[in-house]
Amino acid sequence: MISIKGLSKVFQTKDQEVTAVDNLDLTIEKGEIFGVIGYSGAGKSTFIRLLNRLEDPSAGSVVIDDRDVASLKKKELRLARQDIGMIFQHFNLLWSRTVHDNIAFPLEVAGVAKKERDQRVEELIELVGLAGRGQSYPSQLSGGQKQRVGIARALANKPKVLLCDEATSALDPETTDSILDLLVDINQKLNLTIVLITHEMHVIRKICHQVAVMEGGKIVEQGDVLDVFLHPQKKVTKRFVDQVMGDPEKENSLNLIHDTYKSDSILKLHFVGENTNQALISDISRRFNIDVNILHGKITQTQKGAYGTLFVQFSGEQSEIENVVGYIQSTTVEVEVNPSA
Ligand SMILES: Nc1ncnc2c1ncn2[C@@H]1O[C@H](COP(=O)(O)OP(=O)(O)OP(=O)(O)O)[C@@H](O)[C@H]1O
Repeated sequence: MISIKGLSKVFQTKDQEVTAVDNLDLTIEKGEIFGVIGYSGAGKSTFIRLLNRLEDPSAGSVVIDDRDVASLKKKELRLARQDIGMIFQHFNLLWSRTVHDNIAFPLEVAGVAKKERDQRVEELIELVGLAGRGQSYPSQLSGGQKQRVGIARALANKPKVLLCDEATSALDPETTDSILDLLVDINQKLNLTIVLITHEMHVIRKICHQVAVMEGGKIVEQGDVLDVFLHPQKKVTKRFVDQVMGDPEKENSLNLIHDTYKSDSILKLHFVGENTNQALISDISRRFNIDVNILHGKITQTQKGAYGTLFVQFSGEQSEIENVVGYIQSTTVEVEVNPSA
């Protein structure tokens, strides 16, 4: 669906060159919700703006549905942009137009006749949950409602891709969740490909199927959201995972566990998907002659299922503990014995 090859963007400022996006290769499948996460300055905004040519690339190609956006002429680009909707952190609504007229705007630009336009706007207002608010002005709406208008407007021309530029960063946590739910709903109903950029791992965890981590203009880690949560490779990724998983793996917390339970075996269990419940623990305490004590843990939900880490302490004969470890290894739960900090 989207194929990005060798994509770079170098900004030339008065006294230096800044490589904001550095030789990216990426494939995004149709119907996927693909998240790009990174800290400020990582190059996320530049990356997403390259996808609809709000920025011209310095090198490389962005092929969306067999069309290289990077090499389109002005007129072709205007047409191609109808296939690529975008929503923004600060909504970018037209303040002197009503909700209805904001949503109608891209249809007017595309030359859609009034009757058809009005009908489409009504459908969109319904889709984003703003029924009855068509004649309101943006200033009369909450932040979440404004973003719903932004989403409806972005969908007006039935795009194939929706780009979301920090779309929930200006919203409170509850409103953020309702907008994320709406994006999932739209993704499922319309099979729409969504590419979003964010600095919040919560957004990635809640709605994305795939994630790429950006640092210094490059993608330093990428994969299925659950895999990245489970096995973050890079320091920057671990910090993002910690944002939503708390700190069970942080040095202090692990050292404390080790100091407190010096003589016992500490096991770190990774649960994924269906196994994310504690049936295993009760199973073990029934089968083996050991005492089990749950020390610390957290389970969370992602679009691809649940994921969690649990620290448990086993006391008993060494040989029996080895039997337990062997037993856990025969299941799909991953186990680490006396994990190091
Ligand atoms: N128009 C520009 N001219 C010069 N440098 C720029 C320009 N736009 C971005 N940059 C630089 O490119 C780098 C990446 O910026 P970008 O805004 O893409 O990062 P980001 O990850 O989106 O960060 P933020 O969330 O803070 O916007 C930064 O060093 C930034 O200063």
